[in-house]
Amino acid sequence: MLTGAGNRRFLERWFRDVAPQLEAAGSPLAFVMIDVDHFRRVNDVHGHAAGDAVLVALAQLAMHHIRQGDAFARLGGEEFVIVLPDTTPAHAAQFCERLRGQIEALRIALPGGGELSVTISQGIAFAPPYELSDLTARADAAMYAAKRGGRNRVSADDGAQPSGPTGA
Ligand SMILES: Nc1nc2c(ncn2[C@@H]2O[C@H](COP(=O)(O)OP(=O)(O)OP(=O)(O)O)[C@@H](O)[C@H]2O)c(=O)[nH]1
Repeated sequence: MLTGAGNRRFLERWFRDVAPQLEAAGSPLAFVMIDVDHFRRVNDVHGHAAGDAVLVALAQLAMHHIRQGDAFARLGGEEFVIVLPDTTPAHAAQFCERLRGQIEALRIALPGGGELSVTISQGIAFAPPYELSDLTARADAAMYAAKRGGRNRVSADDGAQPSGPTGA
């Protein structure tokens, strides 16, 4: 396991075992899709080991910032998910914006020496409904809107304005 994040099966189990109690309690949940910007370029320019170092650094930072009860998973490639139970859209936007800034500010040490910075694009979807495939599709669409909007930004599927370094 490269990054220490859970895998897709972990996320499926979480939605099967943990989510129903939250749903029954009427709790709002935010589902955040995270994708490293221009990751192919990192691999092409600096090598695959450097790409791996970026994924590990991103995962470490994310795991450090989530609360107990949140779920963190790597869906494959450079795509991660953070599930934030009991979280309103406003708080989710704050969380993602903070993560965005922290990743942008991170200097990642490369295995061959030197350091590198990356940015991430994030898409947020909200539950209810507590349905993993639906949340994944909506968060993915929001994440691609963040990519189209210029990357290094946060986009939500609730129609809120995307946020980014320029506040655009
Ligand atoms: N180092 C490393 N690279 C990986 C891993 N898994 C997937 N990749 C690479 O991740 C890259 C994904 O690139 P794309 O999704 O095409 O796009 P991108 O370059 O990230 O650009 P945007 O998403 O459009 O900002 C590919 O080059 C994959 O080879 C991994 O575990 N380690």
